[in-house]
Amino acid sequence: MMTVRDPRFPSSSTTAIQSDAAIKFCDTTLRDGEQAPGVAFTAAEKLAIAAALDAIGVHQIEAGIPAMGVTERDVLREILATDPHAEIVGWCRADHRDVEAAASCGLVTAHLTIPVSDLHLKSKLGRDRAWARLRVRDCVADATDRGMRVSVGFEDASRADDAFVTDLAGELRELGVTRLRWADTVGLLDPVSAHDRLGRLVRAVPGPWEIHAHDDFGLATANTIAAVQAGFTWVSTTVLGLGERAGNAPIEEVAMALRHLLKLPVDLDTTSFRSLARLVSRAARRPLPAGKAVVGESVFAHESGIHVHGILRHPATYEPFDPAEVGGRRRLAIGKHSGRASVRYALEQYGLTAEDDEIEPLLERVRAAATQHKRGLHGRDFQELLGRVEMPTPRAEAPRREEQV
Ligand SMILES: CC(=O)SCCNC(=O)CCNC(=O)[C@H](O)C(C)(C)COP(=O)(O)OP(=O)(O)OC[C@H]1O[C@@H](n2cnc3c(N)ncnc32)[C@H](O)[C@@H]1OP(=O)(O)O
Ligand SMILES: O=C(O)CCC(=O)C(=O)O
Repeated sequence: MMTVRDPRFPSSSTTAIQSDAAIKFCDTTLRDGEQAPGVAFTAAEKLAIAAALDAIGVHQIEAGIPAMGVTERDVLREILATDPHAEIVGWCRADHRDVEAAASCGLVTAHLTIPVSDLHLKSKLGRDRAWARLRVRDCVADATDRGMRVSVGFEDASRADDAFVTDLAGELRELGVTRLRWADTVGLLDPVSAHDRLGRLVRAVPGPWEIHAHDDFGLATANTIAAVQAGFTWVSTTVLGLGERAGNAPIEEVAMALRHLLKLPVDLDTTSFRSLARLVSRAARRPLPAGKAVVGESVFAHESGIHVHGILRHPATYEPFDPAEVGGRRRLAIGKHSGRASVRYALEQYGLTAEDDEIEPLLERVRAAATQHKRGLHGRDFQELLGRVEMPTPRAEAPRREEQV
């Protein structure tokens, strides 16, 4: 593996845009993220993740569930004591005990959730829409009377009656609710209907609206982007998409898609995305897949001959943005799919040049070795192959260091 740097991509420091119009992030790695089965952060891990999210400039951190008990409340207090720039939020049911628990940790912001689909209201809670309306209004009043800022989440909104959600949203806005969260709780939304339905909602009840998308059909990022296109100004995300079942919309995917696909300002320090991903992956005891979009180890690695040939001429041919923008680096791999340009480039790293007819036999050996090892070649593998073929004469200049795959 070798690193290629190219000045044709702007550095991330010049692309971070500060703007009032930037989409706001409410990161829920410490709440929905930790709800992923088997994930249990220690207090130290929660503090470290909160600090890292704060450092990248996340606007709100949904840091836990006060109703879970003393330990959770203690951690929430500790996070608040670090005096973060981000607003720290406690997730609550529409239940006075939850509001009390949130207030008792010194939280000034509470997020209250009310299920809005008939399925959830009837089958889960044995209740109806009228109950939901009264209950959430009552709890909002409780929290605001305590001087708290309140946002409300509509659980299972994607399976709810849009007319009911619209009416309830209008009422809650009049009660002073700061933001409304529309939750696709079981990930049933698709981007086209999301754009249609959520656009109508925003036109009926002005925001701020937040989208909370789940990834059961692999559409959480797409649906989040569609919601923003429809006029939502807040996104609910988690690092690596960690969360219930298939997870949530990953912060790293949403941020980069907003910036590069929608050309919207994103005022997060995206250069820390890779280190943030590693931190959460370790704390969650979940390996970070090599091909994970934006932050995976191999997402800026190129092996295929045609791609390396292109990248060497202009990195944008096969990269959507500069890897440095997310704390990554470009790497060229030598492997089964390498072509002459790759091998020629690799040889150059050792101060060697070669004609095509000299490269062909080497390429054959590269393919055989990669197939045998079932991986790309490390620097030492390549050097070993060089030793076994009749190699061209070294050039005068000193060899450059090669990085390993
Ligand atoms: C879609 C989501 O992600 S929602 C968030 C889900 N997150 C979690 O559940 C993680 C943390 N949860 C917990 O620690 C516990 O479930 C607690 C502390 C919240 C509640 O624990 P328990 O009192 O033992 O209740 P249990 O978990 O068995 O059942 C949930 C209770 O919440 C009630 N409930 C569920 N959602 C809501 C809501 N939005 N508003 C009001 N009450 C609700 C249910 O009716 C049930 O109450 P009941 O036992 O009086 O019928
Ligand atoms: O805050 C909310 O209402 C969303 C709760 C949630 O995590 C979900 O519905 O998936």
